[in-house]
Amino acid sequence: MRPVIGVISDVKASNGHVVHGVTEKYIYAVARGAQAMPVLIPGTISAVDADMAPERAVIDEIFDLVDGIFLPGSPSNVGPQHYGDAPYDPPLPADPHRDDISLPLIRGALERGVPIFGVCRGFQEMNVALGGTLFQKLYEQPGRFDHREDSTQDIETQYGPAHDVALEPGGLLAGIAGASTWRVNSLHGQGVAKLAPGLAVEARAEDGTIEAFRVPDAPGFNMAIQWHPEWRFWQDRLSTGIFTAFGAAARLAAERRHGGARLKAVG
Ligand SMILES: N[C@@H](CCC(=O)NCCCC(=O)O)C(=O)O
Repeated sequence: MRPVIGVISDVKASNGHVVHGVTEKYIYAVARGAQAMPVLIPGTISAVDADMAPERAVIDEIFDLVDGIFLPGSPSNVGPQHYGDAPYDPPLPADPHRDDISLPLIRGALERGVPIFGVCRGFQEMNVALGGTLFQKLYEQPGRFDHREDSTQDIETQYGPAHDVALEPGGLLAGIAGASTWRVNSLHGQGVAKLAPGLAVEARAEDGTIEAFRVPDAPGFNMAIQWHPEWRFWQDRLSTGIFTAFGAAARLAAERRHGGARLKAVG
């Protein structure tokens, strides 16, 4: 039996309905890259009670079911009220029903030593959940590059290699890559402004933008990455290595959760 990895859903309107879901590339990377069973975790229910925040009990119930948490990217942004800011440009897309679940879930996973991996919006959520802040428009910051994709290009070009990152010497990513720099893709308008206390930078772009971090003092595997390692992960050694490490940590967590009895190697 594979370890179970909870994948946080986006909550968005579609054809008059509210949909909780996630892009397939993330589910595939968890299933094939991490060799885990992906299970979608919905956001809070928007149609019934727009103000419903998850009770502690809901978060605890999720941890009864999963061996890891994956936070995918999304076109939506973390609500600036969560880092003490006002909306700079109100039309920027938000997803308060995802924030309601993801932010307490991040803190819960790190406290409990449950493996956790955040990508793009997930990276930004991890920083905010732990007390950091974001630039709402990174591309307006002096000296920063525009890290957004060119949406007039085809999807392969949008997710193609965009810039180098310097991997922190002695860091987990540098160890997996066996290299000091890596070429990555880039599809984000926001970025880390203040890094939350206790986080260690794992990678940085040439303009100084933080591209990856870890919580070194948290008990379990954790990683947050601003680029998109889920995209064609099997074609990139670092991306493959990250999902493999995440899956291995989830497997150990599953053994703990089941008392070591139920897990067999996945062939
Ligand atoms: N909205 C935030 C986060 C960017 C992000 O997660 N982009 C991915 C979008 C699509 C995908 O899931 O591949 C920002 O703009 O910084």
